[in-house]
Amino acid sequence: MANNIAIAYVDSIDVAKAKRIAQQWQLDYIGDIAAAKNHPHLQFVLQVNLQRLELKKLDEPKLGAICVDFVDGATAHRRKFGGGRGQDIAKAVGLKHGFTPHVLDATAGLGRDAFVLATLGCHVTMMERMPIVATLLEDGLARAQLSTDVNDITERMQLIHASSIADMNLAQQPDVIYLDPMYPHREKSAAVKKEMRVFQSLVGEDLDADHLLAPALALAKYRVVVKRPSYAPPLAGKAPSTSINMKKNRFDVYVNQAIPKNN
Ligand SMILES: C[S@@+](CC[C@H](N)C(=O)[O-])C[C@H]1O[C@@H](n2cnc3c(N)ncnc32)[C@H](O)[C@@H]1O
Repeated sequence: MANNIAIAYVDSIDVAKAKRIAQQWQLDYIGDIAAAKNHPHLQFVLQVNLQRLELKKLDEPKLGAICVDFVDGATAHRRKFGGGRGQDIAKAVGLKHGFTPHVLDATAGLGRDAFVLATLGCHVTMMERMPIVATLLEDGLARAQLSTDVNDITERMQLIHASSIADMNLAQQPDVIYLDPMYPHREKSAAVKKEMRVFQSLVGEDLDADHLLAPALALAKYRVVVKRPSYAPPLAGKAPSTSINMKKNRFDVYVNQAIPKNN
């Protein structure tokens, strides 16, 4: 087994589900979670139980597990108290009364930003290239579909497992493309939330991120929005049309054409 990630079940009742997911996503399967100790090269294990999928970093168990939870997680809190159409991400994608864009989130990650946009009424196509992250997202979406609190929101979210550098045009032409690639983090590790530390060590740094901008500009009808840490240069060194600055991050907005006023 060459990969540093594998799938394991928690209880014997979860075996069939674990095997099915391993096959679907072509991930290594090690059986019982206790078997992880027999595979010293493994860094991460995706635990399957009947309720959910959780990703653990084996050498840092205290960091806890990553799970996509649109019903009760941090995203749910932001849905209730996040500031609606006045929040910066809404302004960045051009959400105005009467215009609710179809957004392609071409670097979907754990789907948090996508969920915020869907909460505001946008249809969001999410593209994610890492199988393990796409697996977590699909699991989060499937559980959300069972919740009457959020299923009207997640119905507007669709997942495509692909690299958006190579295959961005698998998605129908969106009004807006949203990019949030991983960027090297300067913050001391203690300041970064435990869950994010697991995610960062899983995904790495998206070193090819500059190659996202040209296909995005070629495909987006109205605009491309790039989320960057405040200290980072613009993506691909290309100056944006405008930026929205926040405390630690900013949104760089590249305008292809103005959103019609009466849209
Ligand atoms: C910083 S995370 C995005 C977080 C996301 N905005 C959220 O709210 O959860 C970046 C994600 O983009 C994915 N990614 C980077 N480049 C990609 C590409 N070319 N195609 C598809 N996914 C990509 C990475 O695998 C990672 O999961």
